Order: sequence, then structure tokens, then C-alpha cells
Amino acid sequence: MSYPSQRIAVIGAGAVGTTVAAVLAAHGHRVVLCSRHSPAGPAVTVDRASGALTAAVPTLTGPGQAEAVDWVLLATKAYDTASATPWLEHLVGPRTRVAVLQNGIDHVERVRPLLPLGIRIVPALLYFAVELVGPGHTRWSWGTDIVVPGDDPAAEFAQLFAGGELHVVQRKDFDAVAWQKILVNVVTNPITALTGRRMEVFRDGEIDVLAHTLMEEAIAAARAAGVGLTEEHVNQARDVICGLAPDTGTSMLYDRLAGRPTEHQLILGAVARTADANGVPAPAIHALLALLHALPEKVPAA
Ligand SMILES: NC(=O)C1=CN([C@@H]2O[C@H](COP(=O)(O)OP(=O)(O)OC[C@H]3O[C@@H](n4cnc5c(N)ncnc54)[C@H](OP(=O)(O)O)[C@@H]3O)[C@@H](O)[C@H]2O)C=CC1
Ligand SMILES: CC(C)(CO)C(=O)C(=O)O
Repeated sequence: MSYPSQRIAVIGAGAVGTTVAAVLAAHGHRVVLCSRHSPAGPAVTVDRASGALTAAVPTLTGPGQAEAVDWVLLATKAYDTASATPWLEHLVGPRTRVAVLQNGIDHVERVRPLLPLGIRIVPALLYFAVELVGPGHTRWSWGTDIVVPGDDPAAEFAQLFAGGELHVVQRKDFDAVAWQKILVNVVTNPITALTGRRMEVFRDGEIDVLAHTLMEEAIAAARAAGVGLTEEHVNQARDVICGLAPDTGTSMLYDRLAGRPTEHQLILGAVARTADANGVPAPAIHALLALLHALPEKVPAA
């Protein structure tokens, strides 16, 4: 590693947090996982196509054990963001930077109110798919990219990963790229969560028609809101959906299978609100939003 080892705290020992912690620790950084459960470690393991990656990562189980670090990586579900406040109070010092590793389009707005003035925040879009298969153990089935804005804090974030297994891509058109990611999530997440099926469900012709409708509604909402979503962004979103392996799930499917709440308000809700505010019809998105909102707590695994 050419970049100096950094002290990094990852809040959330779930699929993303465990995977990112393993990658950064294997890369030589001093990483701790912050969990609200028992320790994930002492070692964490990520199963990749190329074999298992195992790294020693200590777990903190209470904010009182934490001290200020160089970087905080927030990897909770978006709806749990505010519950991370006690961790942030202990982990964030004057020079700490905070990266938000979550789905959605308003990462910075979500976290800014929880931090002291002047703390730099890096929103991060995750172009990889990971599933928690046991405590401190994940399965990595797709992708290697994390997309961030083109500014200096994001460049420093990219340095953390330089030469490692996850690649940080800086994009000046970050707002449009965030919508590009929402196009992926607005299609894949509700359909897998509502059917209880993995990406193989998209082989069904009628599901394909629904996917097309959801994407068209989201594109219309984004364009009406003035997001600079080009044909290239749209095509890349379609390529991502087609590139997900049939046995890959989504974070929203895993939430359903575990009986956790889903992030529908942060994904479909964000698109529906944009559509409504701009007078764009989005009946399919509203219908799926209503269904997700009405779901009981747990479905059996397919
Ligand atoms: N998994 C994936 O492949 C992808 C996920 N994403 C996004 O990344 C984000 C993280 O997703 P993912 O890792 O899958 O989610 P998980 O549910 O697997 O992990 C979130 C973890 O955060 C923990 N947590 C919540 N609140 C706190 C808290 N206050 N203190 C400590 N830990 C806390 C949860 O604990 P508990 O078990 O108690 O709930 C859980 O272990 C989401 O926004 C998701 O949409 C984006 C792309 C791909
Ligand atoms: C992996 C991917 C792209 C699948 O939609 C995702 O973002 C998620 O699971 O939330």
C-alpha cells in the first residue's frame, strides 16, 4: 500500500460493512467494525469468485469503546442513519471524514444534521452486490465499483482503496449517476423483494415489461426534475441490471427474508416524490410503493 495506513471505523456489520471492512483491512488499514450486536470477528471473511478473503477486524459493540478516527464509513440501512448518532459522536473528531455507503439520492442531506459543522461528507454509490451469510461472513456475487463525486474529499476516499479489490470511480456528473443507480434499484429491489425471488425472476416476460415501465417512469421523473440523465446513463443502468447474475439478490430482498424493514421510501419513495413534485405520472412506482408499505414483517425464503 503506497497511501499511509488510516484509522477507519465502519458503522454497521452487515453485508456492505463487513465486506468493505475486510477489503480495507486486507489492504493494510487499521479498521474497526461498529456493531449493535455481538462481535462479528475477530476475523471477517468474504467469499469471492477467486476464493475467500479473510482479514482480522476487531468489533466495537458500544459507542463508549470508540475514539476519533481518520474515516467513518456509514454502512447502515438509510432508515437507520439517525441511530448511528452516538457512534458518530465518539468517532468523529475535527479532521475525521465521513463516507456514506448507502442507496438513495440524498446521502449528504441525510447525514449532515448528525455531524459537527465543517465535517466533510463523501456520498458513495455501491456498484457491487454482497449478502451476509453469517456473522462476519459475506458472499460477494457481483461488481467492484464505488462511485463518488469529483471533489477533493472523494479523491481522498478513493486513495483508501487504491490498488485494492474495490475500485473507487470519481464522477463529476455525480447527481446524474446517483439517479442512474436509482434506476437500477427502482427496478431490481422492489421486484425481488415483493416476489421473494432473486434476479432469475427477470427471465419472466411480464416481469420484464414491469421493469421497463418502472424504469421509464423513473427516467421521466428525473428528466422533469432537471437531472442531466443522458441516454448513456440509462443504457448503463440497463447494463447493470442485465449483468446481475440470476442467483444474486438485492439488499431489499435480504431485508424481506430477514424480517427487516425495507428502504422503499428511500428508493421508490424518492422517485415517486420527484415525479409528483413535477407533475409526472408514476402509477407503477406508486403501486409498488403501496405494496411494500403494506407488507407484513416476514416472508418465507423462496
Ligand atoms: N448488500 C448489497 O449488495 C448492497 C447494499 N447497498 C446499500 O448499502 C447499505 C447497507 O446495506 P447492507 O449492508 O446490505 O445492509 P445490512 O442490513 O446487511 O447491514 C446494515 C447493518 O447496519 C447495522 N446497524 C443499523 N443501525 C446500526 C447502529 N445504530 N449501530 C451499529 N450498527 C447498526 C445493522 O444491524 P442490525 O442487524 O441490528 O439491523 C446491520 O448489521 C444500504 O443502504 C443498502 O441499500 C447498496 C448496494 C448493494
Ligand atoms: C446490488 C444492487 C445493484 C442490486 O440492485 C443493489 O444496489 C442492491 O442490492 O441494493
